[in-house]
Amino acid sequence: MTAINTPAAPCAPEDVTRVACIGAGVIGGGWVAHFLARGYDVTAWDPAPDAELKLRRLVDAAWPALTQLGLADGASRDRLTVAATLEEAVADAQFVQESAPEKLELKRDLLAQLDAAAPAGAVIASSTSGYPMTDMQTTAADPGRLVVGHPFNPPYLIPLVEVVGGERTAEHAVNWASRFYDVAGKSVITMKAEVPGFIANRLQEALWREALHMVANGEATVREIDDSITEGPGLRWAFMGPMLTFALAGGEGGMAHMLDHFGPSLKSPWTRLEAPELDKKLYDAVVEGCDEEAGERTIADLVAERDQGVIDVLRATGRLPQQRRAQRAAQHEKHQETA
Ligand SMILES: NC(=O)C1=CN([C@@H]2O[C@H](COP(=O)(O)OP(=O)(O)OC[C@H]3O[C@@H](n4cnc5c(N)ncnc54)[C@H](O)[C@@H]3O)[C@@H](O)[C@H]2O)C=CC1
Ligand SMILES: C[N+](C)(C)CC(=O)CC(=O)[O-]
Repeated sequence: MTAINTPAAPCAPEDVTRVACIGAGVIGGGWVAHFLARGYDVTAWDPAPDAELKLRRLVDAAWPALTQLGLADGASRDRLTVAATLEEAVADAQFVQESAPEKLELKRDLLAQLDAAAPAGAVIASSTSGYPMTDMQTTAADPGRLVVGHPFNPPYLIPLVEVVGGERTAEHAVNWASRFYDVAGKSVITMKAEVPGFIANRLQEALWREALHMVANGEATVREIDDSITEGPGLRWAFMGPMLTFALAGGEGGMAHMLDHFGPSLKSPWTRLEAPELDKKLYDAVVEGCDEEAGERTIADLVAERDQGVIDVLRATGRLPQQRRAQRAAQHEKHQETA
């Protein structure tokens, strides 16, 4: 990262009360729900004519889950304003989250527009799933305040956000964004290096590519692929990542034995990491497989099922916001006693 002379943010991350969300689809709407539940005033803007209706529906659908998680003091759906223009949406924002479609030119232009309209120094984060900020910040007058803040769907339930700057992002903007997300109840990974797809999507895409190859070759059905994860490794991954999980596969010898034992199989042709051609046959097989697996359940049914599932897993593994707060308080108390 080069040193950039970008102004300081208008306030400390802890003092933010007003957030702007630009683009209010699946992810932008999810961010709106998250920030409202954490007690912020949120202003949203989206150019689609029916955007406000869809956004308020999404927030209403998410609210029962958010209530279960525990709302911050003063949190209310009434604190959402839908602005008529982008300029109005960000005019007095202390932080901006951009969640527009994943198109590079669109993101470049939009980030430059947001930079021109937002208060000087206010950090602007993009939800992009994979573009490096270096490629998106090319036309903004102050690229120093532009960062990636990559969420996971739905942002109101999945804690992780990956934060990374581009070559022209100021280091203080990356640090500010990381601290802000932390204060706003997210679990933050601040990346030192720009990697297309960041960390988690690089991993997810590898898995997805392999799944598509298996469907394309008739080696597994969509349902078998899903069951192989939910009935298998997915159960472990909810609380222990793939590295530590595999260390246990080495028994008392841990990861060293695992590598000695199974390392050679890395060279055997288990994976086909070139992306498969998304031809009509594969496309239809994947779409039809998902429809068949969903059965009578609508998207709204599946969203409710997923939300409850995530909450149950978070609760069972001690990671609900209130559980984390209690753990932090207990750790603090222990630390005070031993100091
Ligand atoms: N869907 C997902 O699972 C995830 C998506 N993302 C990222 O979030 C961003 C948004 O994706 P989704 O919410 O899935 O897409 P979406 O299609 O659900 O929503 C995009 C919204 O942007 C609006 N829009 C169109 N042109 C715009 C403009 N010029 N300025 C502002 N808004 C505009 C659309 O009207 C739409 O409401 C993308 O960068 C995507 O890569 C990140 C994590 C997960
Ligand atoms: C499918 N996706 C690449 C847009 C997914 C993400 O970016 C993160 C997620 O929610 O898994």
